[in-house]
Amino acid sequence: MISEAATGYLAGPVLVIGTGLLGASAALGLRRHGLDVGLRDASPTAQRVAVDLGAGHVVAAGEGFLPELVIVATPPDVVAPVVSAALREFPDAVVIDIASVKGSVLAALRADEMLDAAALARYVGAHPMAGRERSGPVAARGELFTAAPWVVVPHEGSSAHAVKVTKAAGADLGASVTQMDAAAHDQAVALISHFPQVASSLLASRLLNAPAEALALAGNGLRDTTRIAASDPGLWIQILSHNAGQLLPILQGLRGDLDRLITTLQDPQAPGATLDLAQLMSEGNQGQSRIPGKHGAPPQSFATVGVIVDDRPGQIARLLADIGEAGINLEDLRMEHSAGYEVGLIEVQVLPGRRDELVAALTALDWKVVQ
Ligand SMILES: NC(=O)C1=CN([C@@H]2O[C@H](COP(=O)(O)OP(=O)(O)OC[C@H]3O[C@@H](n4cnc5c(N)ncnc54)[C@H](O)[C@@H]3O)[C@@H](O)[C@H]2O)C=CC1
Ligand SMILES: O=C(O)C(=O)Cc1ccc(O)cc1
Repeated sequence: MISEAATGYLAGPVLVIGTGLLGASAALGLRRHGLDVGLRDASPTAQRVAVDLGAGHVVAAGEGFLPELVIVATPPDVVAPVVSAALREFPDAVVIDIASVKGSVLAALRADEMLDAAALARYVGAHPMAGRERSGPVAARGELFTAAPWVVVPHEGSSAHAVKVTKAAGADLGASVTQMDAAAHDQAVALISHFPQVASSLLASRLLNAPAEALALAGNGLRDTTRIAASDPGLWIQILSHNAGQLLPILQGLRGDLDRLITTLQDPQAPGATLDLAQLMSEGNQGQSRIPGKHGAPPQSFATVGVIVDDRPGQIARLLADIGEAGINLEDLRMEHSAGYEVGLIEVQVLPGRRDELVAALTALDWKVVQ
């Protein structure tokens, strides 16, 4: 059922091929604009779940469905043949894929003898920088793309119309539309997405034989750095192998840094060793501070206020309501709770100019504020 019909940029209909996490999320997001959304998946189960979620209706081949846009949301290995088939099945449609890698898909399409320049002109790559650790349509959310980057990746032969439709899809999904070529895109995501995934998986794999007593001490440091290690291995094997060329220099750089750290720690009292460690930690500080905040805001532009809450139902809702009633906009929020404790720490982020006001308002309401 469509809960809220609003006019968007696309006219529709739209066909989504691959109704897993990303495809079903895109379909749900576009249905909100009242668009006619068709669905197709190689897995009848994934297709049925997406239909049951209200993401659209099944479109079989040869049904006479005439999409304005086809969104291919299959795993990277099969994206190019599925895009190629869609360009041929729907000769008037713009066809985009939303795979995490762009160069390998474009190279395969360019090498495809069944596609001429006119067909290729209707293809544009796209990449929403939004996802979850879970896969499949059950995890889909219509809001998944809200405020997330939607990278439009045209090739030299993409038509202006195809680029416009690709941008319109991102805008209708509430994303922040930006444009890059395939090489720049793949290099960027190797650093900001694929490398963190590898680092997180390598880190978490070190825990395999960790004693339970050690794991029981885990706090947010370990949780933060291993969150994405829970991602779908089947998908990531494909992403990493499709972008290996861009990832390798980054991993080689990491190996150099690791070798240096190991040498330093072998004799931490040696002349220069402490300075070396200080440099390494400080370079980490500097790199981390370069990550932009919410909506691309400058990094670290918010002030943090910590509040201790009892581990009882309704406490967080009450805190948020009190912040709202104080008339202060919450920019971000995170929770820290360690096993075995009956309190948690909520860190709320607000504009620096509102910090003192928030501390005063919460203290007056008997909240335990940590300065
Ligand atoms: N999971 C994530 O966080 C993100 C994933 N992506 C990209 O989105 C794409 C889809 O990823 P997810 O939705 O996470 O995977 P998923 O595993 O949840 O969904 C993929 C769906 O494609 C279907 N499929 C496989 N081969 C097909 C074929 N030949 N024809 C039709 N359907 C086929 C599968 O049955 C499955 O339902 C991938 O290319 C991935 O790189 C992009 C951004 C984030
Ligand atoms: O969970 C996260 O932090 C992500 O960054 C998810 C994600 C995974 C794969 C992509 O291609 C894009 C985004």
